[in-house]
Amino acid sequence: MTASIEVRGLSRTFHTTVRRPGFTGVLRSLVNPERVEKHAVSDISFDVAPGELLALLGPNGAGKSTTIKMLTGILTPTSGEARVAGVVPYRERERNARNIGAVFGQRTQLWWDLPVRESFSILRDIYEVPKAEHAARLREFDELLELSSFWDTRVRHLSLGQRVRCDLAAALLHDPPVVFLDEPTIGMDVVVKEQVREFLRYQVAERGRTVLLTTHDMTEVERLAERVVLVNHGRLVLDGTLDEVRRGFGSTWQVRATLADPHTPVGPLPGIALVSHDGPQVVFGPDGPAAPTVHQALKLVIERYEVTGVAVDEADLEDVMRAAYAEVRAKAEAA
Ligand SMILES: Nc1ncnc2c1ncn2[C@@H]1O[C@H](COP(=O)(O)OP(=O)(O)OP(=O)(O)O)[C@@H](O)[C@H]1O
Repeated sequence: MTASIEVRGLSRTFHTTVRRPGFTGVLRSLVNPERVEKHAVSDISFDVAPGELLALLGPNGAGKSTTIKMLTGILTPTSGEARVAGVVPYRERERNARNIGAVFGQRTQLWWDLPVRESFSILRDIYEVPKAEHAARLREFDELLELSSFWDTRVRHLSLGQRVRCDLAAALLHDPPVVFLDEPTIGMDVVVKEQVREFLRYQVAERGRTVLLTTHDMTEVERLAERVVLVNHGRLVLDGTLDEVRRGFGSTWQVRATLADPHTPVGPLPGIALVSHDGPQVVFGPDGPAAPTVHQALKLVIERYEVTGVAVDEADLEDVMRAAYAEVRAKAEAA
């Protein structure tokens, strides 16, 4: 299976000039500018399979938006290569634009002074979408995103949640196989966030779209992504499933069981430590880096012991990512 998005050794360096302080500093900067290099993205490689939703994560300034800008053809890499649906985005911008949809939560791509529906019509003409197809797609988007109550409103008068829902519809009107979403639900209320997530799940599961998403919202990651790529200081530090992220950064879990017979002898299981044992109450936890996931552990415990009750606790992804960011920051500082 060919990947929908292929990224190989992608790097992007920015050159900026430093402003010296004070009046003489400004004059010196004009005469003799001090140039500095910023390695925003350094040697990143990953693939996204067709119909997969991958979350690109990392702290502020990690290089996520720069990566997305290279994949959408807005920026040219300093070195390395990328292909999106078989096209090199920064070499064939127009061809790439037909294959992708992009939403940048902080900015709109709609015409500010036009009613939304007119923006949709302009996009239909640009992408040469047949009228019937366009109408059917708008109906589908309206069912999922409830757009029709405000799509005759000028974009400048929409609320943030309404505007981003319209941006999402606009990005998908030409039926692109690959979608880039840079913090799409930033600033939305919980109800609208959930509606947008539902829409995205539908686009991946039913329409088979490939999605690359950046977000700082870990609930979003848990609800939408199976795999994540974590970047820090422009470098890829982890590419794996959510379970691998949890395990990689020492996420803890506990399986608490009540034994049917309190006299049953209990002990550790493969990758599972016995944390405490008090009468019928037994608590298990992960043992080492090869520990199973909490779900696997639960299965192993109830297969091995006859229990009358069982409960699980797991650190939430927010805590795991905080630990992950702290660890990668400490490693970068030590290097
Ligand atoms: N045009 C530019 N010129 C100079 N430096 C830039 C430019 N664009 C980005 N950078 C720098 O590159 C680094 C990566 O920025 P980027 O916007 O990709 O981060 P990010 O992971 O998307 O961050 P956030 O989560 O805050 O949006 C930052 O240090 C940023 O200041």
